[in-house]
Amino acid sequence: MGEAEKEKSLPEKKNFSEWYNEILSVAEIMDVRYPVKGLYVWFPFGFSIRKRVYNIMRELLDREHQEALFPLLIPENEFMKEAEHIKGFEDEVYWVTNGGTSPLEVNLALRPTSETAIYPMYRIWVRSHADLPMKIYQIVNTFRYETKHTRPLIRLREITSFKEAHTVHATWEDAAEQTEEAIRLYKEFYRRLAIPVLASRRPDWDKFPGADYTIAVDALMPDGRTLQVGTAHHLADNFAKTFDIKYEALDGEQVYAHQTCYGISERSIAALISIHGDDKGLILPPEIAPLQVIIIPIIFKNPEEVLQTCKDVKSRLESVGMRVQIDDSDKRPGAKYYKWEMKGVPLRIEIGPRDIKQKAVMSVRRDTGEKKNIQLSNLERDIESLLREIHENLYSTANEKLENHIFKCENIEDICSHITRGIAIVPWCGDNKCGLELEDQTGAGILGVPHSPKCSNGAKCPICGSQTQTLVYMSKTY
Ligand SMILES: Nc1ncnc2c1ncn2[C@@H]1O[C@H](COS(=O)(=O)NC(=O)[C@@H](N)CS)[C@@H](O)[C@H]1O
Ligand SMILES: [Zn+2]
Repeated sequence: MGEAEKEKSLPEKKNFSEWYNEILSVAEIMDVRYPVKGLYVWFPFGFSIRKRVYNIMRELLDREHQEALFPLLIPENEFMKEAEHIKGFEDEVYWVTNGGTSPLEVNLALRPTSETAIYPMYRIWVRSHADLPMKIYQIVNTFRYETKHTRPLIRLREITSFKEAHTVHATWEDAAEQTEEAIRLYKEFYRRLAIPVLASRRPDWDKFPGADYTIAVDALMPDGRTLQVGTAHHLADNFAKTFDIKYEALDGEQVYAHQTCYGISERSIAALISIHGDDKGLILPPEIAPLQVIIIPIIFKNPEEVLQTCKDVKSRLESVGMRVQIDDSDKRPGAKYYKWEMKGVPLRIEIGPRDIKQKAVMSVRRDTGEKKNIQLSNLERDIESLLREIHENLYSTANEKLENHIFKCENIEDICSHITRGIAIVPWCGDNKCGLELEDQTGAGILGVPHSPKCSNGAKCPICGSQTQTLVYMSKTY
């Protein structure tokens, strides 16, 4: 075992849970040693990935939304207003009860999500139909006293990267269209992270408290379970009635507004790490990689010439906007390869005396390991197309894996025999009793009716046997 291997070794990815925990520290994503359960520290490298991921989210949202910022603390009287909503968060909310040594007049909730912080302000802001549609988002930390098993990036008590959009519309239909737009935006967002997602309409018992319906996007994780990586909720006028958000319609009438809200969190980064990584570590899609190209000088006789060529290549690639570094440390090449592969750098360039003689460099892809000689004369163009190829390959590989792990199932034992490996697509009569029974008998969750519904040519509900056209996705979930 050379010097490189002495570093903490990573379990094989097939032991996904151990691999996931190890990669977060070895690749310096998150430090899980913070002394409060469910709260974790972003290492600078991990934070740089987060910054790029959320820059993409802002780019997409800023097309039609405005970013704002609302307070973290919510007065108890506002928080307790929406019975249905609170019932959803009553047992997850943290309370601030003191200011210094004196008890507060009014207890303050730490936002678990911000409806009850934002909507009292919307009541003041929304006056007339001319103010609509209103499309505002914020990217903040939120707090949920999760009682289930907490997990870095997946189930936190402080959600550090909670993007929540809250929109206001004149009609139910406008809000329905916005809910569709939210799902389109999430699919585009995840496509930019090379992550394929399934969109489903959650069953009624699993929708957001206070919503008419919820559409969620789920990603398939390497252990065959799905991770809910985004949700969009049609809130109808439920919150408008509670918070008195009305607008003056064209005919002068005061009308309750209709609303949506849609959120993602750092689960997007959990999916990114988990879906694209391998036994050697992270594999980062180039667009969000803090470092896109690592240059390794292969030095024999004449170090100056090699190092100078490395610097020339670095500045040429930086001049076309790439994030490049030269690893001229005194580690052996093997140790360098190990380190940068662990950090998921999408492309390595090796430069030695032989390459210089051929006026070329050797590129090595992190996703496939494929080596390719690049002529210096075509450097920028060839490296750019390699980075694009890597992105497309990451997406198509993940998409193929997802498609190969959706299993058509007719009955309970079918579901049970497939559900540990991926997603079952199952006939369901739509009756909640049957749905809950289905979940009970399989130990899996109903993700919901596919958002682009797949209809069966008359299959039978596995519980009651009645004919149905409806198919639903089911899976074990995080
Ligand atoms: N404890 C948690 N840790 C990490 N991510 C979470 C946690 N709870 C929820 N999320 C993520 O946050 C997304 C939005 O949360 S939510 O409860 O479904 N929806 C809302 O809070 C709505 N107000 C939309 S902003 C979820 O789809 C899920 O991906
Ligand atoms: Zn049934």
